[in-house]
Amino acid sequence: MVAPSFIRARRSAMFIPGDRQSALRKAETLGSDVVIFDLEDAVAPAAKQDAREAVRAHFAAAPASPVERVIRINGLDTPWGTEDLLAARAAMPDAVLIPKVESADTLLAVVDALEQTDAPDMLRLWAMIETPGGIVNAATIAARGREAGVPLACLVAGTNDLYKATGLAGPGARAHAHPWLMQIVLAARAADIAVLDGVYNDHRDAVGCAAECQEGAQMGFDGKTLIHPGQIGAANAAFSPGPEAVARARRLVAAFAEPQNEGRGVIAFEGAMAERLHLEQAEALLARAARIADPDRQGKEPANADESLSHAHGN
Ligand SMILES: CC(C)(COP(=O)(O)OP(=O)(O)OC[C@H]1O[C@@H](n2cnc3c(N)ncnc32)[C@H](O)[C@@H]1OP(=O)(O)O)[C@@H](O)C(=O)NCCC(=O)NCCSC(=O)C[C@H](O)C(=O)O
Ligand SMILES: [Mg+2]
Repeated sequence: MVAPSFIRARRSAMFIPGDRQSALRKAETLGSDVVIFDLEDAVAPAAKQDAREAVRAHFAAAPASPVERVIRINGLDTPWGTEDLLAARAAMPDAVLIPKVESADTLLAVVDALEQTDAPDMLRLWAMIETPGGIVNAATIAARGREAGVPLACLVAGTNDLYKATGLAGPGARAHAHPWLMQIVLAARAADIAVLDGVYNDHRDAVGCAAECQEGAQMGFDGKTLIHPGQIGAANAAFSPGPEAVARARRLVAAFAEPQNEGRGVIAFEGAMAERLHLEQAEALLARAARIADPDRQGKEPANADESLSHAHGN
């Protein structure tokens, strides 16, 4: 499958605490593909109401944005979740991010709650996978989340909560978590939805952040969640096809188009075997590069949710 050129890039998804009222507007201008307005863990209990109101006011004042906008609500099993969901429903972001999703039932509960509102048009949902139960059930969550009525578009790894819940600690924690992260990637790919890596907490460590962005790209994530504007450049670079990869993809497409290769399933290309699946990968990479180079395309989402979620890769 070749990636349609309208699929949004989600290389960088920056969290901003919802109660940082004065910074909300600026956050959308700093170069990340996605801004996630957080009502959950970045907001203290006493500030939940203010954060909800600040995000609501921000969306009312600026109904459109050049970036994809996501609101992370508190879980429906908390004292704030239902109010958050109603506020998000009114704001109409591109998606609502549900924290600590442990089973598809969590998503179905959100859908039920939305259906009880007087304007139940379905919002896209994103799901944080950040608990042991969420990892164990990731494939079912992603698969059932794509069934009719649950418009799940993206899984997001929550490494802080995952480390907390499992006891993983120390400098080697991420290496130990690799199998779990790959389970999230695999679950998303099997369901043909997007998947984002967890945050890098040390926002003053540019080298470490860049290395983790590169690693996330190699692991198959579409992008990385971020906590600070200083991390956006590293994520955008790591999750964009590089110039050498683009040049090679163009040569591969040209090679398959040569008359002597017409109809062939496999060719020798620059000393290695290239099959038609590699051609599709090269075409997907070129489509992604074109999309990133032309930010106007970011806004062109099709009406058909299935099309917009359709996915292909070619880093
Ligand atoms: C980490 C921070 C608390 C650091 O804040 P601060 O010390 O104020 O940063 P700076 O002084 O370097 O800020 C410089 C300017 O940049 C703006 N800024 C900072 N962070 C953001 C941001 N996230 N979005 C937009 N703008 C930002 C400042 O306002 C300064 O601007 P100016 O005054 O105009 O110069 C802080 O960065 C922060 O709060 N980050 C986000 C934290 C957050 O949202 N956490 C929740 C998500 S992480 C998570 O929970 C993932 C998952 O659930 C898991 O379990 O892992
Ligand atoms: Mg979390």
